[in-house]
Amino acid sequence: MGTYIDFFAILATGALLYAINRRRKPSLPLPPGPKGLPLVGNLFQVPSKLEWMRYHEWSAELDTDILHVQIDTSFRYRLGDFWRKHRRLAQKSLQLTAVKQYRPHLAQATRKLLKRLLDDRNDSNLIPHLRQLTAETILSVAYGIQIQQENDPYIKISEDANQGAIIAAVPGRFLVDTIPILRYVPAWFPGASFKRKAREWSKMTRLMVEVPYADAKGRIVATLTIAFSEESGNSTASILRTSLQSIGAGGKDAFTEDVIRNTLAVLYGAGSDTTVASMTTCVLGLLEHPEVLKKAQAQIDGVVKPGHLPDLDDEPSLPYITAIAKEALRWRDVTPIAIPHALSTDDEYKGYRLPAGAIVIANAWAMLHDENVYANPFEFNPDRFIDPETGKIDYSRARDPLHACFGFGRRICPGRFMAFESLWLLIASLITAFDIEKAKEKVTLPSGEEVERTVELTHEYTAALIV
Ligand code: HEM
Repeated sequence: MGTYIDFFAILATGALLYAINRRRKPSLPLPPGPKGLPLVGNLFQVPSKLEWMRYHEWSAELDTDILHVQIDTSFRYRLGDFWRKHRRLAQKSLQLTAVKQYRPHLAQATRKLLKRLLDDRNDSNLIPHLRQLTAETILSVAYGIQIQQENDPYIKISEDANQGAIIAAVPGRFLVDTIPILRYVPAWFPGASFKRKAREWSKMTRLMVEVPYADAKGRIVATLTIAFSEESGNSTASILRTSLQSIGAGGKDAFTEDVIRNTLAVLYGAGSDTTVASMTTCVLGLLEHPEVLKKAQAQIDGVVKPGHLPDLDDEPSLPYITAIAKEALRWRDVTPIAIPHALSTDDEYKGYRLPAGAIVIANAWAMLHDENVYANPFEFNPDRFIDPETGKIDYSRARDPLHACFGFGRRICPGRFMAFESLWLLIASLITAFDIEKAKEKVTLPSGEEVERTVELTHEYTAALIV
């Protein structure tokens, strides 16, 4: 049986959940929370889906911005020095100034996407194209690898490993999650499929960590060349190249190859689904709001020369595109409760005790849908960020969603600058080259007459792109 852990949530502005350890500071009370049952606490009151909404309701009922929820869990994970180095490498390699050197990679991948869409105009399923775009961007930034437009082996390796990780990460998926002693049964034992699967997934993860790294390193070392390949005309700058150069130069900030290899492998898993989700959300918003699309296209027409595509240097002149990207990140935020963190020392908030070891969850969803900050928060409305007088971005009207959509504190998403630039460039390019409309389908009426009608949106929505 796991330890009983008390969780807290800050909800009016966010949410915090954390676990109590034994060293209590008796002087201060714990934050308020919903009444639970003996032994199981609030375990059965927290839904397994959309739990951030429940936290938000409790917060409103108890009129508090910090909430304490008691849940039984045995899950704990400590971030040691080894992992800290990975985080430092990711943050350093993807900071704003570093990301600027990868803009040619983003532009190249986005232009290839436009070409694929043009070649394949009857295919209304945008999502596989967006997956290809983000895979291409991340693999080229991480390793300098130029991937194939179809059936790329590096994407396959990364996707296989990712799928295994996603399945394994769902708590309670396997019986061993509930009965830990099962981990000692042999792999051939009936019911021990988790062991065979774990072996398979661990092999896939090893491939993902080792194969792109070894291939790209081999190429970098073989060419011993500068950061620009004349042959392809594309920048070959990559995080791997910079990191290896730093080892070669014997810099005191150099990371070991182990750390470099693991960090690069993590970027795909952390950055691909999240970026695709924000892009699809944005297309959904534009499908539902043709007036926003028209306004954005008008701004682009006034700034970008005919026959050209916008690039990231145009961002200051295209505030409405920025507003659309920010609204997409806010409207259907990809990570509503980000990743739980654990407190390493005792803390205090508004006179409440937050004990060391507590698990803290910030309710980003509540922050990004707070109607005191964002009027009509469930509406897709990029204009909320625009000053109507100047047409410029004005975050005093509605707070920049970046304060909550990429996590918090030292472990804030290191890929946030690249994610934002990828999203911005995708939207600007897509709406320069295409109109985006709901797909049409032919249906036969009971009278036998054949008519064309708009496909209404479901969660499996489709889009049609019109040149
Ligand atoms: C719209 C796209 C993205 C969203 C919404 C997003 C969101 C997040 C969030 C909420 C976290 C957890 C932060 C925390 O613990 O407080 C995170 C962590 C992380 N993200 Fe992102 N992310 C996105 C794109 C990316 C991209 C493109 C990359 C890299 C290429 C990336 C790499 C990472 C890594 C490595 C971590 C783990 C950081 C750590 O634990 O120290 N993310 N992301």
